[in-house]
Amino acid sequence: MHKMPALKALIEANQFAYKSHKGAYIGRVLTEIIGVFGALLSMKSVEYTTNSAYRLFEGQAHINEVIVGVSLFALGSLIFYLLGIAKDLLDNKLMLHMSYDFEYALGRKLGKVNWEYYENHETAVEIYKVREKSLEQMKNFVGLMMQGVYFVLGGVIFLTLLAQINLVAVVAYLVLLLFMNKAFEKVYKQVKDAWDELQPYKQKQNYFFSLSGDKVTHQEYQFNRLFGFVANRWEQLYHAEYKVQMKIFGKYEITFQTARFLINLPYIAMLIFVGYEIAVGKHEIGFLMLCNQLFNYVLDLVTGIQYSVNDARTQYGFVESFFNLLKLEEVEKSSNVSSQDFKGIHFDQLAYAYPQAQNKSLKGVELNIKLGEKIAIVGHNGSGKTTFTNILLDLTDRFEGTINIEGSGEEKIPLSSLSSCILQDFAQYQLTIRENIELGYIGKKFTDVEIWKCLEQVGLKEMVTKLPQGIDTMLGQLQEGVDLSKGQWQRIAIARLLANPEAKIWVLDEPTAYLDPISEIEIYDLIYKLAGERIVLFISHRLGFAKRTDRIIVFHDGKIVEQGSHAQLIEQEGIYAEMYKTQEAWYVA
Ligand SMILES: Nc1ncnc2c1ncn2[C@@H]1O[C@H](COP(=O)(O)OP(=O)(O)OP(=O)(O)O)[C@@H](O)[C@H]1O
Repeated sequence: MHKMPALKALIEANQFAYKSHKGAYIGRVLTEIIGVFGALLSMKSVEYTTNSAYRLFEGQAHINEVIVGVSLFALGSLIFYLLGIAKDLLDNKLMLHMSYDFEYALGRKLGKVNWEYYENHETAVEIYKVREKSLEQMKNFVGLMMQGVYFVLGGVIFLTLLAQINLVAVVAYLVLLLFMNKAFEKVYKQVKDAWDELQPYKQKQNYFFSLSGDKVTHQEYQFNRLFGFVANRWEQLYHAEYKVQMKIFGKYEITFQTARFLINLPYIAMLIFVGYEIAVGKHEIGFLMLCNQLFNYVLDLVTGIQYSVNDARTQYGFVESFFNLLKLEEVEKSSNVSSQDFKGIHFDQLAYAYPQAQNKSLKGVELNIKLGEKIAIVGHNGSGKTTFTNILLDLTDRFEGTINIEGSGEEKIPLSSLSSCILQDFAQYQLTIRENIELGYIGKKFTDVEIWKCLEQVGLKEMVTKLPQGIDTMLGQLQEGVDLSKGQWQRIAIARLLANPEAKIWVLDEPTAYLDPISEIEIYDLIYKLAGERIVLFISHRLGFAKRTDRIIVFHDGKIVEQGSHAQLIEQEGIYAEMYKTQEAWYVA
């Protein structure tokens, strides 16, 4: 992935925040600017009050001067108090808007990126990092920018105040501060590297941790008494991480505390120097009070900025990951288009390798499919069936060879708009039954009658009728809903497929894996009946159904090695015949 410097990440995070809520962002900048003048008022009023009090003591001033000084100080404090409230309110508003935009942008991107990104390690790590800490770090970056505004404006104003002291001493003081900052940079770089070292431990730990809280893995976890094993792995990772953490913590704390200590030294030296200048009559006594406050501000500012910059330096990778993810290419799936003249597809020398794979998973697939054909795709595990259908479903265009769609005329019709599918790992949406079906044909408003018809077709009408809220019953556990058996969920997935009347190709990857044998035959019959002139591709290891298809295609090692009717392939005595006979023997013997 692309690497960006920390400063760029800082600017991008602030641009993001600014776009999220311009008013709140500008408001926050204004509070910093007003804050500088508030600090100036507070410092000057303390100086003025001390001088007036001293002169009053010597009988050279009137009490009113002291009252004015104290009032100005009170005004400065009031400004600070009100600014504090304004900062909190604006921060909250800005952060809420940022969080919304962050989640939206991330959700949109993760939903729209090419399927292949999920097939490689690099993206998986980026997604993990972004979910872990990006938003928090982006918010810190906004805080850092605000500190920066205060630092720059405050720097100019405070410097003019400092200029009243011996210039050589002031320059020496500032150079010392800058020098110390520079000296620690190297150590911070090491701290950042150590943080990076920590990430893989965290990711693996979270993975092991998540195994116990997941409905799908829980049963196996309990059944195989995995707690000891998982806890052991988790513990090993925890201890390894602990060591790295302690190393980081040690370095960080030592660096930070040393910096604080050293930065205090010039502060004390400067106060002594100002004391000397007052003693020789260069300034009035109030100037010492001003300097005390001034040095405190400068010190707070420098250490605060230093703290935030260190934090940003060590953690900006989280922000970087977010913006890297946003740059990933999106695939815009076209909405369903009706293609009356679609006649078939030709695959010519189709080859494909997964992003990180050394070998190709498809190696020159040649295939013609005519409208209306019902085809079974079979083959051993890992032979390339799913990879082929993923390409057919238009999930990637990064393949070799060509795919021609016959009958689409001048207009290039995307495959995705022609197809509908049920995948091996079909989705179980924690939504209502109605919504679960409607998602099969997004954009259409279904009538109750249409939903009931889909349910009737997949044999769920009776079951749903008994539910108190019928088709509006929530499924799953996210809300107080009804959970279904795997087979019932699969029937819902089939109903979703039926909801799209425009699809010309149905891809059914193990569509009946969870159905009982009688339901399985029923559902195949139903699919056959409803498919009409569509192309239907069945991918399944259960070969009974293959007999009834027009053509069987056998994949082996990324290639089509056999094709023909059931009878022809049995006669060929190849892979299909062997697979079929083995299955047959299992049932017959
Ligand atoms: N993300 C990936 N990265 C690298 N190789 C992959 C990836 N996913 C799958 N493969 C490889 O691609 C080949 C084809 O896999 P595919 O999933 O298409 O097989 P399949 O015929 O559908 O298998 P099954 O019957 O087990 O579902 C396999 O050798 C597999 O190891």
